[in-house]
Amino acid sequence: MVEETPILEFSQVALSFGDAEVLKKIDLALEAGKFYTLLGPSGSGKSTILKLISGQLQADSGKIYFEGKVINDVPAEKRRVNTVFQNYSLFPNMNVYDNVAFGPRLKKLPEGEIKEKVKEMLALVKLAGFEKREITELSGGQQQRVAIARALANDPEVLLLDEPLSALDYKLRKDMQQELRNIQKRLGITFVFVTHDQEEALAMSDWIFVMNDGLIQQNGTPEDIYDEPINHFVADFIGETNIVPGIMKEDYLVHFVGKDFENVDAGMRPNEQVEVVLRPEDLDLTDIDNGKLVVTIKDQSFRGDYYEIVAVDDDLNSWQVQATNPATIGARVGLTFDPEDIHIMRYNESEAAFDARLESYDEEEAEAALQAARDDQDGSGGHD
Ligand SMILES: Nc1ncnc2c1ncn2[C@@H]1O[C@H](COP(=O)(O)OP(=O)(O)OP(=O)(O)O)[C@@H](O)[C@H]1O
Repeated sequence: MVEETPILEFSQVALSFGDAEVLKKIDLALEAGKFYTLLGPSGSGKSTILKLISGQLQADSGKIYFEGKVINDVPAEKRRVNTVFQNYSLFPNMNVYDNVAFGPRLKKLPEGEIKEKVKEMLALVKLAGFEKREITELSGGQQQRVAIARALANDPEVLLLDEPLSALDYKLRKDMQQELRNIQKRLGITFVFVTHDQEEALAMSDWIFVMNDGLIQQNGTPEDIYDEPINHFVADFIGETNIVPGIMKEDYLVHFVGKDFENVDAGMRPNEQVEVVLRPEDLDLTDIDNGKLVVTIKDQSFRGDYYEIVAVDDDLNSWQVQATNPATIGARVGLTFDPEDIHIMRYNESEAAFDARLESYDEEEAEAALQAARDDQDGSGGHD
């Protein structure tokens, strides 16, 4: 993706706290002017990456480059990077003007220039005219806007945002997502945004790094990550999903839940063990005769614009389906999907407990392996 010198680059960057390896030889490259998101569960190492970029933490090994130059030893205050935190970190004893003017004053810019800068930044975050307000007189959302204005008043080349919207209510959060995106586009600087909310990451980013356990599991556009998750963790973390074990018998033919299905994937070894991902919104309920699988409706809940339905097939795999119409609990119906909605992931041995890869296809052996995999994955990834 990166063609010019990246604005930021990590090469084999590792960091441990005591025995805990928090980052395990991370490589990443960020292109200037894009909106990047680090997405992952709590403790996956996202904030640690931001702190390494800002200079709050030092790497144990590996190199960090800014515009092609190693910055491992450059002190935090010399880096053209600012951070916006979840808890705003504003100075409560100063008014809005003084908070935003703080950075420019440290740089000893002329007061006239500072005034212009503060005005421009407050307009950018839609707080024009709020200069004299005390921080304690602002709502949480307004405080977060001041925090963004204060960070941007330092003219950073990279703005780091550590879960900046987590404390806001749902509606405000949605609005701020759009506004942050607009601010980033308007200024054209690089944003590195941290969140554990996959919906937020998908909605805001040009490029997402999905993290787990100190490693980048996958990186790509929101569409890449959603449509082609690379492993079980990513598929499960990015939205509701159904994951069942399968065998890629040959190009464009996959076997799961005891049947063969045409699909659009090629390039695996014959009879390679895989995991099959089917998104709830890609599944439809139909008559038994028209279904690719027969399922029994177990549960349903209304979600505003769709019904979330849980159905179980005769092998007791549980299927989540998003449907526009309600279903009848206990009814036996058909489940259908298109070949292009079947997503195939290479089987990752570290993520489930069985190790027998099937080199040649044997119906009985394959079914036994699939059953073992179902038993192993019991309770995770869309299974009952
Ligand atoms: N100063 C520290 N000393 C010891 N362990 C730390 C320190 N800072 C972070 N950790 C540990 O490093 C791991 C990664 O932390 P980090 O804050 O980067 O995760 P995160 O993905 O940002 O999670 P969260 O969303 O909860 O902030 C965690 O297990 C955390 O407990």
